[in-house]
Amino acid sequence: MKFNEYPDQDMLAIEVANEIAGDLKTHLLHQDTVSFAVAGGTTPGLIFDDLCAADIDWDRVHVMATDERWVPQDNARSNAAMIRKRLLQNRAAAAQFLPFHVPGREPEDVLAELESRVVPELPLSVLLLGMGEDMHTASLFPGAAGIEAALAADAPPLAVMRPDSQPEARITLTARVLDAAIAKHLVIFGDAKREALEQAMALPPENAPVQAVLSEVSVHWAP
Ligand SMILES: O=C(O)[C@H](O)[C@@H](O)[C@H](O)[C@H](O)COP(=O)(O)O
Repeated sequence: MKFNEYPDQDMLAIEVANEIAGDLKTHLLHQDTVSFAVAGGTTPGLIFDDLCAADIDWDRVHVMATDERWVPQDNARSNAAMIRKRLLQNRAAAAQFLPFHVPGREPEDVLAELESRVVPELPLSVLLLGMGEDMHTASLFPGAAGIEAALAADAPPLAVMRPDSQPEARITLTARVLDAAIAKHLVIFGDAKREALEQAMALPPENAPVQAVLSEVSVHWAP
């Protein structure tokens, strides 16, 4: 793990957006299309605001969320809505986006269909993760029903999680898919998350799921 510290969130956003644009460019030199999985939540917004202006072949970039809350895209909690609003703007509007939520359906019913769209994108070329203070990443929540299976080395690419702590069901890329990404970035803000990440190293992954995706990751931290 490489730990990068920045004086503030704006500086972090500029640097991480630059690094990710570089990662995407490098992969585009060798592949016709590249896959880019991005966290939802609030953390990536500032990075997306910078990244969406990057001068790269966005029409060859396939974007997906690392995880989705099972709500329609007009709901304020939709990760797809946030990604469309903050990342798929400016030059990045040319990117192709794979939404996970299917209106009117239960996540279990569309899992196989979604997996058939995700598998051709693997391994992920570039991954941007966030983390909660409870040490969840993507929608791999500590103690959630099915977490062991979602952390297993032979897990399917996607899993449905229904964490007690969350208001809705989630669909998430599983740990082995996240961990196998070629360029990996984890962004955390604030002392509480920094301490949580330090603690996560000493805990079993089912109690600290972020631990399962940390191999060769670049961690980016700002207060
Ligand atoms: O949909 C989600 O909630 C995420 O993808 C999740 O894993 C997120 O990255 C963390 O919960 C951090 O969330 P914040 O960035 O909002 O602190």
